[in-house]
Order: sequence, then C-alpha cells, then structure tokens
Amino acid sequence: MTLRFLTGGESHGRGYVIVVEGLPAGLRLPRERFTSELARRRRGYGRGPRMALERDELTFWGGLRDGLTTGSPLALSLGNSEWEIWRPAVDAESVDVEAAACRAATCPRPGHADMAGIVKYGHDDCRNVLERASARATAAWTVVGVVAGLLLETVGIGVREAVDSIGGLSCTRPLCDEEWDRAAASDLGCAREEDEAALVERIVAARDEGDTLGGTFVVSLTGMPAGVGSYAELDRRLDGRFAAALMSIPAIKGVEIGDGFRLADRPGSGAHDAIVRDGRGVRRRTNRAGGIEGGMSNGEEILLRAAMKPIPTLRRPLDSVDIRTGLAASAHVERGDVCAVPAAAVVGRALGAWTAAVALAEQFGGDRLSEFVERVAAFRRKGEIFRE
Ligand SMILES: Cc1cc2nc3c(=O)[nH]c(=O)nc-3n(C[C@H](O)[C@H](O)[C@H](O)COP(=O)(O)O)c2cc1C
Ligand SMILES: C=C(O[C@@H]1CC(C(=O)O)=C[C@@H](OP(=O)(O)O)[C@H]1O)C(=O)O
Repeated sequence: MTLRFLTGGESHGRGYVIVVEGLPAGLRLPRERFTSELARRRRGYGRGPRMALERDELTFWGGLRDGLTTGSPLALSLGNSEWEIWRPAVDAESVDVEAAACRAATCPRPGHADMAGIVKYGHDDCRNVLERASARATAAWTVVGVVAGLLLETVGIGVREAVDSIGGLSCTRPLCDEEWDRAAASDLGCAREEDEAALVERIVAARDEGDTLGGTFVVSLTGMPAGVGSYAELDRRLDGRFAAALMSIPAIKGVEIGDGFRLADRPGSGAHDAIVRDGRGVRRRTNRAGGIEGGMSNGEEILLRAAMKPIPTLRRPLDSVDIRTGLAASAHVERGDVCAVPAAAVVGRALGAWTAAVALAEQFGGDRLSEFVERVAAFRRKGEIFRE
C-alpha cells in the first residue's frame, strides 16, 4: 500500500485541508493525541505572539468512524483561529484591494522564501509567497505525524524528539530515557535545569536585540525491525528518505544520521559498530551509524539530528530592496518567532514518524490493520537470527 498525504491552505487563510490516503482500516485515532501534539508544537520559549492566540481547530471530515479508520481517505481540516482578523488581507475571494494593499510586503526578507518566490511566480507582493511558504504548514504535518505515530505504535515502534542546542548552547547530550521524557515535557526540550536558565537568557537577549536564533534537535525511533528500506534504488534508501523529510522543514539546513558529520574525521575502527552476539541474538556494541546501514534499518535505534538556521524575519531588519520602487530599503518586518527550535523538533518527530510509516506501509502493505501488524511481526521474527 502507498501512504501519502497532501495539504492545501495558507498561513493566514481560513485554515489547512489535509488528506491522508492509504491507511489501513481499523486504526484508532484518539482526538486527544492530535490536540496534545498540536499544543506541544505551539509551545516553546521564544515563539511569537501568534502561538498564544492560535487554537489549531481540528475537524475530521471523512475516513473515520467510531474513532477508527475505515480505509477511505482520511480528510481533515485545521482551522486558523485568527482567520477573521486577517480576512480582509488574504481572503481568496476578497475584492477589498485597499485592505490587501495596506498589508503588502514589498521588501523581501533575506533568508525567507520572499525573493525567490516573487521572481519565480512574477508577484509584486511577497505576501503571495509567504502565505504558503510559512511554517504554518508544519501544523498540518504534525497532524499527519500523529496518524503515522499511531500506526507505528501498533507494531511497537516509538518516536520521540529533543532539542539538542539553541544559539550554540547545547542542552541534552547524551540522552537517557528519563532525559527524553523530561525533554518532551519541557518548554525548551532540554534535559537539565541549568541549561534552561542559560537558554532563556540567550533567547531573551536575542529578542531584545531584534535578532533571532537557530539550533539543533534530535529525533529517535526505537523498535524499527532490521531491513526496512533498501540499497537497491536511490529513492528506496531509508537514510535518504529521512534526510529529505527533515530537510524539508522550513529553516532546516543540515541533517545527520547517527554520528553523521563527526564520522568524517575518524578512522574506520572508530566509526563503525562492531557486531556482537549475546543471549538475545546479534546486535551492535555501539550505534554510530544511527540505526541505518546500506539504506536500511539495522535494528538499532534510529537517530536523526537536524540543524535549524535562525528565523529570517528580524525586528532589526537586514538590507533589502523595495521591489516596487527598486530603491534600497530595510527588509519587511512582521510579527514572528525569535526561536522555534522546540517547535521544529516536534515537527521533526512528526516527519520521522511519517517517513517510517511510509516505508513500512510500502514494504508490508495490508488493507486492514491486523494484516499490517501480522506481516510486520512475521518479518521481525525472521530477522531474529541466533536468538536463544
Ligand atoms: C516551527 C517554525 C516556525 C517558524 N517561524 C518563523 C517566523 O516566525 N518567522 C520567519 O521569518 N520564519 C519562521 N520560520 C522559518 C521560515 O518558515 C523559513 O525560513 C522560510 O520558509 C524559508 O525556508 P528555508 O529557511 O527552508 O529556506 C519558522 C520555521 C519553523 C519550522
Ligand atoms: C503560524 C505558524 O508559524 C508562523 C511561521 C512563520 C513563517 O514565516 O514561517 C511566521 C509566523 O507567522 P505569524 O506572523 O502569523 O505569526 C509564525 O507564527 C505556526 O507555526 O503555526
């Protein structure tokens, strides 16, 4: 079966529509799992005023009956609670040119999609670009990630995330189970209280200077059976799929798997994971590969790390050019986040779950959840070589 999704909508429009297709019938989708994950994505120290106002109004339109998927496309919408405020400026059917013009953005922000977008589509108002380029889309992706996470849970796969650093200050390494839990519960996604104070200070200082910050986060997947993905073709490689998914989150500029970039500096003896045998079967002494070898899961924890650049919209703006006059000007300024690394980490978790679910669905299929679960269990048993 092929699992896929599409979204439509804009940041300040009526909301997002989401269609997820290819889900097996019989998967339970409790509403509270969506609301709690959407709330986690809105959270995080350094986010702008919108996140306190936004309610992420989730409506199920089809594909679900008595809380269970039916096998039909799952159709949802995610309403923007601020829609009425923005309506005069962005309503698709609006003829209120005055209102739209007064909100025009004509000085592209370095680092955002504005400049390339107006050149590409021939617009003279960056708003036509930023509405769809906005990371508002990541709320819809979070919804899709919850669906994927619930599918993964049925076969014993867990996905979690933690912030790793903000503005160059690191927070959570190494992660033990307790620290992951704390990271998920914290507004900064970091493990130690002393880290949090320094991070808050760093974010406040950036905000006071009209500046912004980036950082890094980690996503972990546990319980993935060995042999998901393939080396056989470029687009079937699991590492490539995870990297593409995480890299597609707005503002993500680097992704590594396992020890990633650090592996480049080590000799082979210090870079690979020795294979050992114990009573539970064959496993690895270390996990520098981050659970993926040859484009396939190898049975160890999958560890992904992503680097987020600082938010492009600066209250103290960089130089730009007014595209209507051609004159030098300061870049467009509008309300926004100072730091969104904790939110991006939640999105990373969602897309990590989605990518794993797509690969599993492709490999094992199943129109009913029970078929999918049985096939994954059978595959897992076959892979347990030398188990005593
Ligand atoms: C959760 C999240 C929130 C973001 N918030 C903002 C924001 O408030 N202002 C802004 O200019 N960019 C924000 N961004 C980043 C931009 O959306 C992103 O830099 C832009 O779309 C250009 O894409 P690129 O950075 O991938 O090239 C955010 C990104 C994420 C993931
Ligand atoms: C709306 C979200 O993030 C937005 C992403 C974003 C951008 O340019 O990417 C700019 C800001 O939009 P606004 O100016 O309306 O506050 C963020 O709030 C969200 O995460 O739900």
